[in-house]
Amino acid sequence: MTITIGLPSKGRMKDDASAVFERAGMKIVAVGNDRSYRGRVEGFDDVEIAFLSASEISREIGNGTVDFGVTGEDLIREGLAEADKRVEIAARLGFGHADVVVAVPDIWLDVETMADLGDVAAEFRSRHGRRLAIATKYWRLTQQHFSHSHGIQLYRIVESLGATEGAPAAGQADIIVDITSTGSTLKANHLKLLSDGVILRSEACLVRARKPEHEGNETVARITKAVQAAL
Ligand SMILES: Nc1ncnc2c1ncn2[C@@H]1O[C@H](COP(=O)(O)OP(=O)(O)OP(=O)(O)O)[C@@H](O)[C@H]1O
Ligand SMILES: O=P(O)(O)OC[C@H]1O[C@H](OP(=O)(O)OP(=O)(O)O)[C@H](O)[C@@H]1O
Repeated sequence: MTITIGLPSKGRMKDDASAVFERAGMKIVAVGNDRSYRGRVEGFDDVEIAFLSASEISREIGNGTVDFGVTGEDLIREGLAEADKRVEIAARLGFGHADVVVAVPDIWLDVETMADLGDVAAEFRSRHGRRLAIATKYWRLTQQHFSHSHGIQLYRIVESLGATEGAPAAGQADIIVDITSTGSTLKANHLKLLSDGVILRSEACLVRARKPEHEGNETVARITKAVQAAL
C-alpha cells in the first residue's frame, strides 16, 4: 500500500514542514521538475508526497485522499466536522503558531469577557434593530464557541475571506473571529481580545487520517515515529 503525505506547496508552513521531514531522516525530492506537485521520500519507496495548500491538506485528510498531512490545527477543526473521529494529531510540530480569537472594538469598554458579549448580543436587536454581526472565515469554530460553549444564540455570521480585522471599521460587522499571532493586526485595527476569547491555540501538526488499513501498517508507524523523534 502506498502511503501519501500532503505537504504545503506554498505559504508560511512550506519550508518548516520540509525541514521537519528532513530532520526526521525523510528527505523529500520532487518528482519531475521543481514545479511538480508530486514528490517522493528517499529511502521510503512506498511513500508519495502530494504538495497542496494548507487548507486543501485539511480537506484531503478529511476525505482520506491523503494518509498524513502537515497543516494547522485551526484548518483541521474548522474544515472537518467531528475532527477527532476522522483524524489523529500524530505530532505538534512547534511552528505556525496562531490563536483563533474573539475580538471586539477597543471602545467597547464594558465588554471584557464572553459573558459581557452575551449581554450585548441579547440586547443588540432592541438597541440596533438587528443581530450582532461577527465577521469571520471560521464559521464552525465560531458557532461552537458562541452557541455551544457560551450559550450565545443571537448573532449573525458575516463571511469574510480576507482583511477580517477591517470589517468593524468598514461597518460590515460589529466584532470578529480571526487568527492572531503577534497581536499587531488587532491593535492596528483598534480591536481587543476578550479575556476568555481564545477559541483555539493552533500550530502546525502532523495529522493522520484514521483509516482501518493503517492498523499494523509498518510504514505508517515508521513515519509517525520518525517525525515524533525529530521534534
Ligand atoms: N500570522 C498568521 N497568519 C495567518 N496564518 C497563520 C499565521 N501564523 C500561523 N498561521 C497558520 O498558517 C496556516 C495557513 O497557512 P497559509 O496562510 O500559508 O495557507 P495558505 O497557503 O494561504 O492556504 P490556503 O491558500 O489553502 O488558504 C493556518 O493553519 C494558520 O493558523
Ligand atoms: O497577530 P498578527 O501577527 O498581526 O497576525 C495576524 C494576521 O496575520 C494574518 O494575515 P496575513 O497578513 O498573514 O495574510 P493572510 O490572511 O493572507 O494569511 C492573519 O489573517 C491576521 O490578519
